[in-house]
Amino acid sequence: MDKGLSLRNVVISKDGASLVSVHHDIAPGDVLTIMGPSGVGKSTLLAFITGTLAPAFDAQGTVCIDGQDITHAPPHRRRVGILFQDDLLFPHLSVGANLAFGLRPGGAQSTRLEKINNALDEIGLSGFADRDPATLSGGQKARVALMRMLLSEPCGLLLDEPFSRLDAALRAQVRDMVFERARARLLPVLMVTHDAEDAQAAGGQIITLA
Ligand SMILES: Nc1ncnc2c1ncn2[C@@H]1O[C@H](COP(=O)(O)OP(=O)(O)OP(=O)(O)O)[C@@H](O)[C@H]1O
Repeated sequence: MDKGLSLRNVVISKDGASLVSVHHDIAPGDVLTIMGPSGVGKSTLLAFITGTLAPAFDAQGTVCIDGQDITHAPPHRRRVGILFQDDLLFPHLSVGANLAFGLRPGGAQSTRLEKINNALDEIGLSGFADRDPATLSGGQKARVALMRMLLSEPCGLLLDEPFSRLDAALRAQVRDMVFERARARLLPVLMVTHDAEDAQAAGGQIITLA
């Protein structure tokens, strides 16, 4: 497969014992959900994909994105976006400055501002560029974090329990927005979750690690 995210014969071990074993292709716009009990290696698999695996682990296999083998690429060259359960907006920067962090370097200042304003329009937060993140609701922060990640123009999206801190109503709203935006950009998505409803809403294949 040329496009999408491919995990080929991936085996991650620790202290000589195999922890995670995955062989799977995620097509552009599709979601693969990974479930499984605490400590089974879900976050470790995401770390392998982002290139941030701790030295305690030994990994075999390859990860390809958009047809490129990125197994040994440095993390900043992988073009993989990740969203965590904590939205991690920089509290000392405005919403606009937070979004600017997502932008790839270069380009005229006016173009950069236009991209930030378009991003805010896309998530229904027009005019929020100068706001302090502390004055946003949980759902608004989650949307800004999503757009900051998308502004980096990733080729694939990883979600590590991204909705678990949101209450039920907000959770469904933010979740729908993340999946919609990913589908619209034809991004392959790999989501780790403990939540059966999140897995169901993703609509794709589910793998349970044991
Ligand atoms: N940096 C590290 N060095 C050594 N061992 C680690 C490290 N990080 C995690 N582990 C161990 O590796 C195993 C897998 O951890 P991991 O965080 O991937 O689990 P998980 O499935 O994501 O769990 P959870 O659902 O609780 O987040 C666990 O036994 C954990 O203790």
